[in-house]
Amino acid sequence: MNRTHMLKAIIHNFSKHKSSFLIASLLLLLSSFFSVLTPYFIMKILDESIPFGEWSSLLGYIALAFIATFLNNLTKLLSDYVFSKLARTFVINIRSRCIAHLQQMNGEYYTHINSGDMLKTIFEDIENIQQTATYSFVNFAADILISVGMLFFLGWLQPELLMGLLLLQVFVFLGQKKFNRWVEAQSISLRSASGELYSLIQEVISNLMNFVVIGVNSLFREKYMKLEKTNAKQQIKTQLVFSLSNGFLQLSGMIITLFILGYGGYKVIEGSLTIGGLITFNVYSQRLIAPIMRASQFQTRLAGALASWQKIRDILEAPLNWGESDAMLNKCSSIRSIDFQNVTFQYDDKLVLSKVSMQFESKKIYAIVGESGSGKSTITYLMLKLWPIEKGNILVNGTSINRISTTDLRQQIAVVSQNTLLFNDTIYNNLALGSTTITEADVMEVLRIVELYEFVMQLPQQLQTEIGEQGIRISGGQRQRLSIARALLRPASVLILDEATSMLDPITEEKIMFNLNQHIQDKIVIVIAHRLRTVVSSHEIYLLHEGRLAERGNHESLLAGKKQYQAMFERTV
Ligand SMILES: Nc1ncnc2c1ncn2[C@@H]1O[C@H](COP(=O)(O)OP(=O)(O)OP(=O)(O)O)[C@@H](O)[C@H]1O
Repeated sequence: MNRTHMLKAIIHNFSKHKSSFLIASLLLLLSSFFSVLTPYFIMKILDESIPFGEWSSLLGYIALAFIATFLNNLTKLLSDYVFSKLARTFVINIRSRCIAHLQQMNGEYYTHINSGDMLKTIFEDIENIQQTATYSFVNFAADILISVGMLFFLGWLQPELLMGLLLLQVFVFLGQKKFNRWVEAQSISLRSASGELYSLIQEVISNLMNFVVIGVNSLFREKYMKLEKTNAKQQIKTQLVFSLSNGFLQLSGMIITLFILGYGGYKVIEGSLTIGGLITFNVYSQRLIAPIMRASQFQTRLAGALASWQKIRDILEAPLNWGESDAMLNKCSSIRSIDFQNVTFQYDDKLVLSKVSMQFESKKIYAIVGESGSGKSTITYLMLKLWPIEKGNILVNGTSINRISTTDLRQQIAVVSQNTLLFNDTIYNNLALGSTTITEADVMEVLRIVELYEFVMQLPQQLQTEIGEQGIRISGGQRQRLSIARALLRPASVLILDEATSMLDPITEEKIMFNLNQHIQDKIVIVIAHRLRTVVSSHEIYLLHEGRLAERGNHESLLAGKKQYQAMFERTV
């Protein structure tokens, strides 16, 4: 079932490049055909030219052998070229489909993925399938064709010798099959062990300095050594199984050659086979062994490819958000309003929001405040369709969020979260993220809004300054400001700042909030903050308490209410 599914998907992928695929396959078949001609000409030289002193036929067969070898190489070269182009197209296509699918998933999925394993799938498994899809399938077909042709030829040369050879081959094939199953089981265990190790190392490498600063190196070492040992055990086992399998192949190859020389020699002495015939029989039988061995190894390859395919399917077929593809949902090119109507939500069995109603409209700044764990960030996640709501509804431009394309929604909402995400690149590239429409003037403008303009201008390389991995070469506050600047450059209609200014001094924070006020244009701006000084200028403030909306209003009215907000304000300012 899985095999059929994989074949269908591969055929579907190549259907757009049918002609290239056919040309490459044809070239490979031709190359295999030319490769088997040479021994035939050698037999002719040994049996017909040399014994009878035929100079002209000797030269003729040498010329033919040369032409066959030349054409064999030429057609192989051309087929390799077309196949490698097809292979790259295949990899890019599947890889980008995986990435696009991953971007539409939900929070449950993101919080449970094993990123190391996933990276392995996106890089190694896709390459593995590609190898099987391009070379192995066609080589397999060519091998079968060539083997059949050679069998006829060998039967014509010496039928009894051929019968003996085939009998031996059957034993080899059955033995190899057993090894294949062993190799397959071993590869799956190795994959899982190396996936876990990869994941851990990836986590450490991307947070090297943090590991040192926080001092969790020894903890990591213990975990690392344990995984490394399991992985090493699996690697050694796999290597052993591979070596045993190869040893078996070599041994059986040698037994077959000795059989041909022994029984074929007897036939030569008896006079029913020529010396040229025996040499050619031996050469062809080697060539016959190779395709049969490859055909049996093809099973192993196919098994490996199937394991890889299952991993890719796990990504491509992971149920989409709300189980619906974006193509079936409404497009959304800008968000003008978001309306939470009695929204109740829980993670697993932990109730986080209870009957929360909030409204957000464009051209206004809103604030969500409340103690830690009261559900503020969760509001953002629900807007991004990361989790489905239990009860109530969220309307976006008057339409239920469930009916709106997840991709469009996520494009329209720019979130600057507590965890900054910066890349090991220049300031400019971190802001523009490859966009060709963003100009240097745009970048300068947002740098002014986030109060980073002077800082960047006094750097020797200004916008071209490299900031290191995750922005390690700049301060925490500067990282936050760069993240805000990047969000401002995005053509999104909602900007959410979730504790995005928490590392700034109160004066810079106040300046940035003032600048933002001047530049909100048509956006909905939502500020989530603990320091209430950050939110005093908001048009509307929502105060969450234990998952319920406890208070709402602007700063002045909430202060005048003399309830929780006023107490919080006095505590934090
Ligand atoms: N993925 C998750 N799975 C299970 N529980 C979660 C998950 N994310 C958050 N929670 C829980 O939901 C509650 C609300 O979390 P949320 O992040 O929305 O709070 P918050 O008000 O933004 O907190 P803070 O101010 O500390 O950032 C917390 O008790 C938290 O432990």
